[in-house]
Amino acid sequence: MGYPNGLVSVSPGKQPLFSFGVITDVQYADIPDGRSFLGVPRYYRNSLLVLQKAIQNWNNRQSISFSLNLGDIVDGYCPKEQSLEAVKKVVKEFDNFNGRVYHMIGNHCLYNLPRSKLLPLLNLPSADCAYYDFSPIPEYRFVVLDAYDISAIGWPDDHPHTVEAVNLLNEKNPNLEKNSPDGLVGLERRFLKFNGGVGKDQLKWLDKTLQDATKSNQKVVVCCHIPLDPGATSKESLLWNYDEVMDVIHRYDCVKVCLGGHDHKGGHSVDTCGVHHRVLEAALECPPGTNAFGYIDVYEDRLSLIGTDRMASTEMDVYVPDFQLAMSGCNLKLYPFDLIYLLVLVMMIRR
Ligand SMILES: Nc1ccn([C@@H]2O[C@H](COP(=O)(O)O)[C@@H](O)[C@H]2O)c(=O)n1
Ligand SMILES: O=P(O)(O)OC[C@H](O)CO
Repeated sequence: MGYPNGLVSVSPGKQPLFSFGVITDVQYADIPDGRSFLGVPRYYRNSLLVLQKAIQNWNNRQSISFSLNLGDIVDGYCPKEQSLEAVKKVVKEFDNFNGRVYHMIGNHCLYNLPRSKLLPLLNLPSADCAYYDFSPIPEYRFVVLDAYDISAIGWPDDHPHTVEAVNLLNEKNPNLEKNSPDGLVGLERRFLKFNGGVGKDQLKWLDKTLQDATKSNQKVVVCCHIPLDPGATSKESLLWNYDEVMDVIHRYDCVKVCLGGHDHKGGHSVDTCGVHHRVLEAALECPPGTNAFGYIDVYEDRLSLIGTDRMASTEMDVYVPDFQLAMSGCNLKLYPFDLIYLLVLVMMIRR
């Protein structure tokens, strides 16, 4: 079977367990085209057409059981008196999908509306909490993280999470303009105001959720607007405490794939524990006539992203040999075969 960008399915004929749609960084605004700070063109009105195309495509397939919006539905340049209507307009567009849409919040959503006004509009499982999990089938669980839990955007100015974020930014980023990475070196370049972090309570919840998933023998997909792996994104687009989140994830071996947005060019990496990180290409940066959306077919042994136009197709295997995990310092589970392998290795070394 051929895919739009030339990839070929490795096991034609095999039915997916389920399929879901993906899109990110729509960043709609009813304003003329513009550019990012670094000069990359942004098409604020066309992005809504990209979303409409995505929904049409998912609906036509009939096999897409739900969709993920990885965040940033409205752009920060949207005139503030239009913010509420713009958010409602994009959510209404998503509602044309014949299935459930799971939304995530992004920095641009929070430039437009405070959390107290934004969250109730997004049909989240709980109207006052932006992290949650769901199971489309008993064998799979999706964990949605709130990347702006600790953030200088969105909470009231005197909220403890704003205070924690401002203190961290002051400690880590000496620039007056806290969105500027000037002078920051290596991974420290992530300490920018347009990024955020996962707070202590959310980390505990993540740990408990992954423990539950492990007990239930579920495979897990973690979704977060801000990417979690330096290999899949630029240093300026990384979650502040990506390392703490990944430490929790690597404690278990149930997480197979992490999905993100935010870094508009997209990216893909496989970390030291075999977890795939796929940062999706932004709808906002599609010149008129092009698209960036996709759907993911979930099979027993892999997740297959079928992208359209600017969203690259990606094969993500979900099998990681236990011995490889042991060698990389990840969660260690020894099976009889691994023990024999280790025994032979020790005997060879002692010779
Ligand atoms: N190298 C950079 C990048 C960004 N900024 C600041 O961040 C703001 C948002 O950037 P966009 O890519 O979304 O346009 C931008 O307006 C700058 O204030 C920066 O200072 N240096
Ligand atoms: O959220 P934006 O549009 O400000 O973009 C953030 C950048 O991707 C970070 O490099």
